[in-house]
Amino acid sequence: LLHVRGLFLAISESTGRLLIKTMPAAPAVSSNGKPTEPHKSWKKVNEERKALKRQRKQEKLLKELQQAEEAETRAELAATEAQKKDRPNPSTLSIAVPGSILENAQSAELRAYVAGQIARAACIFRVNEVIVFDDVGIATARETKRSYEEDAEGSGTGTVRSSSLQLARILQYLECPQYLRKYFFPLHKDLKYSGLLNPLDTPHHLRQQSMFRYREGVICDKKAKEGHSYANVGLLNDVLVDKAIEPGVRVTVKMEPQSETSRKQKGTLVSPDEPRRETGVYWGYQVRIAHSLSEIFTKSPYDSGYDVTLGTSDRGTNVHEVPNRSYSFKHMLIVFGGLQGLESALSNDEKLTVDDPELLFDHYVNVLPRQGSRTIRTEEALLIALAALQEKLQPDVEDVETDLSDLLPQSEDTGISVRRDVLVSKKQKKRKLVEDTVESPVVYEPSPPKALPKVVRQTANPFADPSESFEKTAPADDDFEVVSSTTISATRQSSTNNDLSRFD
Ligand SMILES: C[S@@+](CC[C@H](N)C(=O)[O-])C[C@H]1O[C@@H](n2cnc3c(N)ncnc32)[C@H](O)[C@@H]1O
Repeated sequence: LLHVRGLFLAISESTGRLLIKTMPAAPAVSSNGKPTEPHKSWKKVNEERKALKRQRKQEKLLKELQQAEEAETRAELAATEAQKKDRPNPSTLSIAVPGSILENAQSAELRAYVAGQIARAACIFRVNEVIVFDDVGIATARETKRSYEEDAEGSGTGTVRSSSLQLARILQYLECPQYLRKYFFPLHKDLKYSGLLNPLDTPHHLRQQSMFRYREGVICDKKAKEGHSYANVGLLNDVLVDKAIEPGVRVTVKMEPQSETSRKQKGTLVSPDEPRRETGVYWGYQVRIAHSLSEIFTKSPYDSGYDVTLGTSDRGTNVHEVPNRSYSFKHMLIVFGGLQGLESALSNDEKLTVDDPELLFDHYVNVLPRQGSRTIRTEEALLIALAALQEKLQPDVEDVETDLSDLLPQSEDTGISVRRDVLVSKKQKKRKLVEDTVESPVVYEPSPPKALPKVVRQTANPFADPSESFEKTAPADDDFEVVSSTTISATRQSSTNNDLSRFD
């Protein structure tokens, strides 16, 4: 048995081989006299080995657990994505209003105001489609019908009552986000007073600083890489989108989270239904013109048409007798009459043979049984009816509920800036200007969509009169201009008399 530097060297009795063992714990001293690591006992060594093994086993288990969790999250994400793709569009609400109600207004300003009231009511009650219909039929020379649809050669194929066209045009103008209006609405006399109208303040009218994952935009005439195009979505810089689309088309863009490596903002084109379907946000209404009462029903944009139709009249059933949530629907249609009511609209329709309007609808309702005025005007009836019917409606597919309060401007943030600016100091104004010009990052969306766009909503203003096509920059008519709320006082001051008919 030899003791060499802390090791026992021994010859095995049985095998004759040299055995080396560490010396049992004994303080070791180095050659320079300083103490070195103490020698460990076998027990300690084994304990340490076991601890190390345990630690490795734990680490392995942790890793496996982590991998399992990651796989589970991936599967969950895939499942929600698949679910999203299958998610049906929520039920829709359509209203039909006769264009002739504008003819009853006393001045051009009042005509525009009535149109604004229809637009406001539609948005307040989250209406998805507004149908402007002709309840008169044959037009006199004064209410000359104008052509509005284009055929392949670009010439007009149809005619429409002037008042219907104006109502449809103002409804579309107000629904369009402000930053896009100049692209879709060349100056036109129908829109002369639209600048005075109350704004709709809908969630899709986003400010530059608003952060929301969807934005309405227009394809720009700007070169982009293969298979892509640029869209103006109301931000400081145009957004690169994932499809090559011709300039001037209105699109709905899903914004990608801002990349840390690139300053370029990117987005995906999606169907205009997607913002509402995925987030529950109200995303404005579509406008359609119907040439008669019957066309309201026959030209529905929904494949299955309207499954529940409701006519409104003071001769209808008392709304208070209708049980709550009893009108269950996928695509609901509510029709309003004009000055002479729906009876007159029916008698002016050449295609419909029934003589009682009640027979045209699933329900025929009086929305204010104890009215205090002999007659309720259509624009008033709209608000009353939509409010009274709220509790009676039961959409088959309800909107998803998401808390959007942090992402969308709230009521205190919706005023017209001109007025509010008057109240702030020059210094505040300057600061606001700097803030407003800083492009905001887009809210991070963990699961980028794969959904392809159902393509575009419209190529241009479908109600544009081909005979009145103008250069983008040139006014429609030298005599007319869009009067904005900031210029009206000047307009008024410059007028020498109060004769409003000069605007006609
Ligand atoms: C000037 S009113 C027409 C008056 C007509 N007596 C009637 O109600 O049929 C214009 C439209 O407002 C709506 N309206 C007016 N009063 C209503 C009421 N009490 N209930 C439901 N709708 C009403 C109807 O759509 C009507 O066609």
